[in-house]
Amino acid sequence: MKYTDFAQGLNISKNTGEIHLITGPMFSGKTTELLERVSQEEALGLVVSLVKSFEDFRYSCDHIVTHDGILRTCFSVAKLNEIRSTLGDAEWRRVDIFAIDEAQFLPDLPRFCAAADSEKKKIIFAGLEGDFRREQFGKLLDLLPLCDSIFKLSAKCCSCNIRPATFTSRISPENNTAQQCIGGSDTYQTVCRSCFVRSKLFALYLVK
Ligand SMILES: Nc1ncnc2c1ncn2[C@@H]1O[C@H](COP(=O)(O)OP(=O)(O)O)[C@@H](O)[C@H]1O
Ligand SMILES: Cc1cn([C@H]2C[C@H](O)[C@@H](COP(=O)(O)O)O2)c(=O)[nH]c1=O
Repeated sequence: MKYTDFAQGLNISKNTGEIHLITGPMFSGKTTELLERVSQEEALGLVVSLVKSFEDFRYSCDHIVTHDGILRTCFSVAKLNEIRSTLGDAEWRRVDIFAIDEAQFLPDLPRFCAAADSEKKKIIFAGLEGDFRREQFGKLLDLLPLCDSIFKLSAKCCSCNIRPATFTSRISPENNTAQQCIGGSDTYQTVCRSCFVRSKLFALYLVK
């Protein structure tokens, strides 16, 4: 089922919550897609609260910003459990939808989604499901069984310039092995499966 079918459904009868995931490598358009959905929902007259992890301060502390510079004001939080007290009870009740960006940095994502879903809220969250090693990043994958829709985007492979990129690789990973490292095209590039595997084999060869 397409995402827009859900959006229409919620407008007609708000009997349940919903959970929707937008994922893919960096630069694949996750934030762009999230903000487009926010606009669609608002056009239906629904109240959307925008939230992001405060860990992502690249472009702004209090805006969700795409790499192309499209932006919307948001709450920046360390944990999602701050939202209810920040909004207050009346505003929390008014909100139909939570749009969450950089979800990989939010440790209480599953707990928040379960609680908001039980209160018939719709949650749309965007983030990286895998890190630069293609290992699980944050808690996004814990929510897969609860999602109504999962949308995985791809970017262009920066290495071969031919195949779609489904992974993010870190430039000079030998200098920084921590999973979390805030950055943009100075630190990361998008790669296809073939180029990702080739770069790993090359790194192994260099170590020997
Ligand atoms: N270095 C880059 N590599 C690829 N795309 C880039 C780069 N810098 C800016 N962009 C633009 O970023 C857009 C995606 O932005 P965004 O929605 O913020 O992606 P994501 O949230 O997945 O990182 C692309 O459509 C492209 O136009
Ligand atoms: C792959 C990878 C990314 N990060 C960081 C880098 C950026 O600050 C964000 C992702 O931003 P985007 O909106 O998807 O472009 O995550 C990281 O910390 N560790 C990684 O392995």
